[in-house]
Amino acid sequence: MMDVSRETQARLETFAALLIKWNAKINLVSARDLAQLWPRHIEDSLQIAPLVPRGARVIDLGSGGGFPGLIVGIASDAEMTLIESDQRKAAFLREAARACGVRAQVLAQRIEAARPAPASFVTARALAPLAKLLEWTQPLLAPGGQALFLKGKALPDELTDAQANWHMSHEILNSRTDENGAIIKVSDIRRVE
Ligand SMILES: C[S@@+](CC[C@H](N)C(=O)[O-])C[C@H]1O[C@@H](n2cnc3c(N)ncnc32)[C@H](O)[C@@H]1O
Repeated sequence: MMDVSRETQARLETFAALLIKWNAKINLVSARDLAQLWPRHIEDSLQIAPLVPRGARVIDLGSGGGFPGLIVGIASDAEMTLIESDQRKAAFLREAARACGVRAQVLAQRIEAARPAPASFVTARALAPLAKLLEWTQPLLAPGGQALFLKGKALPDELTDAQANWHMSHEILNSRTDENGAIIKVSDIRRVE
């Protein structure tokens, strides 16, 4: 488990308890994954927190049950915009943000239609191939901003595909929670002319 303060740990436990309660009614994580909630979802998402300066503005795309968006909101005290088109999941995100003291605006909209003010960071996990993430992210990143995506073993192929249409600077970090996983940091995203 990553080192977190006692206060952060308590807020993460509040989040986990609420997610387990809501998961009985709406499918936030699969029943099989629920037993793995801490390693598979919470600790996986926590890896993003040290990459985001405290108090930064972050847009999380397709937040689902709050991964990584709410976890980053808790651990980095970031000001979050969570975009999630499923109305019931969006209701959970609002309730969990309130219960965990996260400053969050939840947009219950499709990413394509949402128009939040651009932010210094955009995050996403388990949402779409890299090329699609870049298309969604580019208009939402403030100048000099950075995207942080949690990715699986298809990342090398996704990167090759994306580079056909996008210029970018990138750095890949190994995941500490998933031996096939990686975090890709992307900046200077420009469409190939
Ligand atoms: C596979 S889930 C992953 C959720 C979470 N990021 C995680 O890692 O557990 C993808 C989520 O993105 C949402 N989603 C998919 N396409 C979207 C879109 N175009 N706009 C907004 N939300 C979208 C879905 O409703 C779903 O909750």
